[in-house]
Amino acid sequence: MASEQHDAPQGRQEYLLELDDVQAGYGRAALVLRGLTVKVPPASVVCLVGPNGAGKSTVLKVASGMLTPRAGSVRVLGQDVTRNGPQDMLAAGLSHVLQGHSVFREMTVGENVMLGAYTVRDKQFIAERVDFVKSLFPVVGDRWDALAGALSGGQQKQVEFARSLMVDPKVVLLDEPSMGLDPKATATVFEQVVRMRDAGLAVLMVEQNARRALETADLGCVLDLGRVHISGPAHELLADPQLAELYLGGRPHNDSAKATHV
Ligand SMILES: Nc1ncnc2c1ncn2[C@@H]1O[C@H](COP(=O)(O)OP(=O)(O)OP(=O)(O)O)[C@@H](O)[C@H]1O
Repeated sequence: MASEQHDAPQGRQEYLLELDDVQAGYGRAALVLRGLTVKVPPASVVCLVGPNGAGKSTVLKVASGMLTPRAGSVRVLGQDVTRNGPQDMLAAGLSHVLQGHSVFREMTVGENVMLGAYTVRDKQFIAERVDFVKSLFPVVGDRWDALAGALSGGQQKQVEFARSLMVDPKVVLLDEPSMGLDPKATATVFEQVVRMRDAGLAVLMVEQNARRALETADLGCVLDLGRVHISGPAHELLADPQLAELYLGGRPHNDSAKATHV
């Protein structure tokens, strides 16, 4: 069971992000999420896949405080944050890398990254975070003084990742990180997602590129009609013939494993 303490040792928490039986929608319209439960352990990548309109981005909006659920709960590092707004989520330990490209092209890479620390006053802390993101994303250190607009799309996405890590979050939400990128840049971006995971972060990722994302993720959740339809280890989802047929655009090469249909 997760601890109630935000600052409890990370190792004691089974999940860093928990959405439990969440119901959510927009205005007076019908519910989009209809009792959705997703849990993200430390040092893991959980990927949400599913058809258009299933509610994947809505899950991230609820998790990041952009949309308040009508029922259910959201916990970050064991702390109930169900009613938090986006700024409070950052303080609770969660950051959100939005869909699309958000670097300021006329600013340097370093200036873009430092925007992620604009609320922080502790210079020592900032210096340590700069060292950390430079070690995690070498291109950020190598091109620190270059204009961000001179970087490729995949490199710019890494600048966005670095900026999101400046406040030392424990949970990172990634909304379509490969959007608009060619296959080579996509591969690089997914490699960096794995590096974030290996640094201990809990990553919840939404991707259209479902097969490629599941190859990167530890766990996968297939959403349909606002609920988790199927969940399990990502490699099992990839090998599930029924899932491949329905959601991944074709049968897998190896169909020996079976995911859990819930
Ligand atoms: N701001 C909004 N206002 C009203 N309805 C919305 C809003 N955003 C999303 N929706 C609706 O909520 C439903 C789920 O949308 P969502 O973007 O979460 O799905 P998705 O699984 O991420 O889809 P896609 O793969 O197409 O991005 C859709 O019917 C969509 O039209």
